[in-house]
Amino acid sequence: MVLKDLKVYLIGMPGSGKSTFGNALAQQLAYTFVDLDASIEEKEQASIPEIFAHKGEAYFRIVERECLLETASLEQTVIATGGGAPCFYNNIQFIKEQGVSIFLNTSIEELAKRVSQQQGQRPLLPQQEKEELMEELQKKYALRLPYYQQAQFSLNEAEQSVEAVLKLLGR
Ligand SMILES: Nc1ncnc2c1ncn2[C@@H]1O[C@H](COP(=O)(O)OP(=O)(O)OP(=O)(O)O)[C@@H](O)[C@H]1O
Ligand SMILES: O=C(O)C1=C[C@@H](O)[C@@H](O)[C@H](O)C1
Ligand SMILES: [Mg+2]
Repeated sequence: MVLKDLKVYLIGMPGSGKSTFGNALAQQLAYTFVDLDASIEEKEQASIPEIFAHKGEAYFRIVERECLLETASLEQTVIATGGGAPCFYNNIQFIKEQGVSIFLNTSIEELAKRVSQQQGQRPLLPQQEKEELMEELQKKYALRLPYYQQAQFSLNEAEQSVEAVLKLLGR
């Protein structure tokens, strides 16, 4: 595998660990780390909840798509995408063409635990009881799985180690 221009795209549900794992992986590879949600916030000079509240989801998805397309010019970068990013337009196709795609397939139970500790930061997952949150996550997961599953690699929680990914990348 030619590593010079390599990009690694991490996809998965909110709370699956894309930002945390992405940072650790980038550090090991001596790559740059880019968080697509942060790129959107910078471009719009507004937080994600503010963009959803003032401009709506359709607008957010357009900006998300623009920020994703801008990653084409990057090299040696690990990119954490937003939870919904691969599921709109033909974003998953673009991701697969541009680099190595990895689906962090974290369990719903673990997602619920993590997301409930970060209430208020996710406009599509409003504050709710654990049971309701699990149901909501389960529904979203079912709808999104056909997109996430198109990733080149899929890692469950036990497989989500930097060492395992370095092996997949032939390092
Ligand atoms: N392997 C892990 N074990 C335990 N907790 C973790 C792990 N990875 C991430 N977390 C915690 O779970 C929460 C969500 O992680 P993170 O922000 O990396 O997920 P994300 O996929 O980037 O979410 P988002 O879609 O909101 O950007 C954070 O509080 C983080 O500290
Ligand atoms: O799951 C989603 O659709 C989202 C996840 C976040 O990463 C943000 O991109 C935004 O809150 C939307
Ligand atoms: Mg993140």
